[in-house]
Amino acid sequence: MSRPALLPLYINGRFEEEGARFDNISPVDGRLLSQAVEADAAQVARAVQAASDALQGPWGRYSAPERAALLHKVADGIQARFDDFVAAEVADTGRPLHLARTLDLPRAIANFRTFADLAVAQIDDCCETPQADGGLLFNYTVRKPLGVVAVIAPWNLPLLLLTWKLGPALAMGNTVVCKPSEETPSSAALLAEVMDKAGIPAGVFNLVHGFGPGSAGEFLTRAPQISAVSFTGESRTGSAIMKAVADGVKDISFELGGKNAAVVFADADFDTAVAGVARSSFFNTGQVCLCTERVYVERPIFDRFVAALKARAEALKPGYPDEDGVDLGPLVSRQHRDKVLSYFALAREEGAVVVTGGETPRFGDARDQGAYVRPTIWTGLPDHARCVREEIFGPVCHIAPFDDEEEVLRRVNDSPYGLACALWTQRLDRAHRLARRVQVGIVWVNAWYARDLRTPFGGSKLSGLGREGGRHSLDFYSDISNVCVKL
Ligand SMILES: NC(=O)c1ccc[n+]([C@@H]2O[C@H](COP(=O)([O-])OP(=O)(O)OC[C@H]3O[C@@H](n4cnc5c(N)ncnc54)[C@H](O)[C@@H]3O)[C@@H](O)[C@H]2O)c1
Ligand SMILES: O=C/C=C/C=C(\O)C(=O)O
Repeated sequence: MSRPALLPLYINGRFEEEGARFDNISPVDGRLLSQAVEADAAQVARAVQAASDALQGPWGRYSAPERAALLHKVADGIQARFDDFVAAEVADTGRPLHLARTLDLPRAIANFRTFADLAVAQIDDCCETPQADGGLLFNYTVRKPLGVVAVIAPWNLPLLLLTWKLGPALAMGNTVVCKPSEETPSSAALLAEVMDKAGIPAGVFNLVHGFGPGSAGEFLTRAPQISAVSFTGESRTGSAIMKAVADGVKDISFELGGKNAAVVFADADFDTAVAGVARSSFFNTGQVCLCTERVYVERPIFDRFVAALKARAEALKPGYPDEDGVDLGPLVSRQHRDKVLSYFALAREEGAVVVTGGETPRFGDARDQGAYVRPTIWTGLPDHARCVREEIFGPVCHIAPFDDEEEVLRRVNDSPYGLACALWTQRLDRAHRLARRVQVGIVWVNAWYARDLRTPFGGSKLSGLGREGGRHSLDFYSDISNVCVKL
């Protein structure tokens, strides 16, 4: 049997294959796709040291336009290998080909181009301060790189979320050590090839593969030379990373878990709302932090809405990534599928009415070795049920009726999370009124997951710390100081 392809580390401008290896398994059919090198503590330390040294090298003297030109070259490199990146993302996640082609890749390219251009366009504050003695103070802002940034990404949108951090971090002159999820190492390995070919100076971009606790992830967050951690993943992982960096008082930017609500009022455009909630509940097989897992529908249309959403869910086609008309890929792994299936069982124990789904599909072929589940809808659970409060991160939602604004606002806000909310109503006065009172970082009105990269992105409560996007990213990835000159 031929040896599986090996995904190397990339440290100080060199690809490294030495080290322990871990398997990369297809969630479509369970076959071995490749192996990745698991970086040990020494390799992570060397990557961090290389990043620290690179700050003092040529990269430290690059201007914003020179960094931007290089990042556009990286974007060009991704574009030139578009199909390779699509293949890598689809292999690791099992998502439909059209999803990788229309979301993951265009966003990875946009993440580099947008922040390259924003960094060049960025202007900073200054002010004059008249003094009682007739003198004048002139204050101006100086923006420097933070230093070495640890970038740790999850598996649900592997390349999109890695580059969402890499773009601004590099545009602002930092150096980075990246650790993609152990579930989805392939597209990051390709990115290292593109970075290398684009001529990123050695040590500016470093890639280590591995796991979290006791592996590359933890070694990276505990490295003394890192200045900041930009992390996307589970809330409890965020808490662990906070502990790891607390003694060093490092900067952190966290995009964490969610238990997002959709609120559908009786006056909403019914078909648009049904389509929108179906998309927000089952997009990427429910594996997006912004996905809807709680649906509240105004009572007069509740029964009709449940029936319509059921029909939408049952019309979704699970299948191979390259199958015509496929809507749903598998979950990212059998392990994650077992977690989602445990909530399917819990829902029954908690007394849910299973409107549709709640089991795995039977294909009668290799896909039965994959990690597929059916899209699932529940009703009938109380708000305190675990399935209504805990993030499941699969193609599942619970629908409950409500009678008035104050009631639904209280119920939507009764969550330890605060990431996103979608409001479906044609009464925009009501939408604006509620949007200000929902305790989340991102509100969509008659839309979902429509993105402008200049807007603040992030969550409240257990859903995150800080905001990235637009100037928020430029600020996070900068060390800002004020200079005051007496004239
Ligand atoms: N808010 C957002 O924008 C957003 C986006 C995507 C995913 N998420 C969340 O991420 C979760 C799913 O992703 P996941 O399962 O990969 O999350 P995870 O927290 O298990 O892992 C995320 C990354 O952190 C690493 N990691 C784990 N423990 C670590 C530790 N102790 N120290 C350092 N690194 C560690 C992992 O190896 C992986 O690379 C869900 O909760 C989802 O809501 C949030
Ligand atoms: O799963 C979470 C998705 C996060 C998406 C973004 O950070 C983005 O679209 O910029």
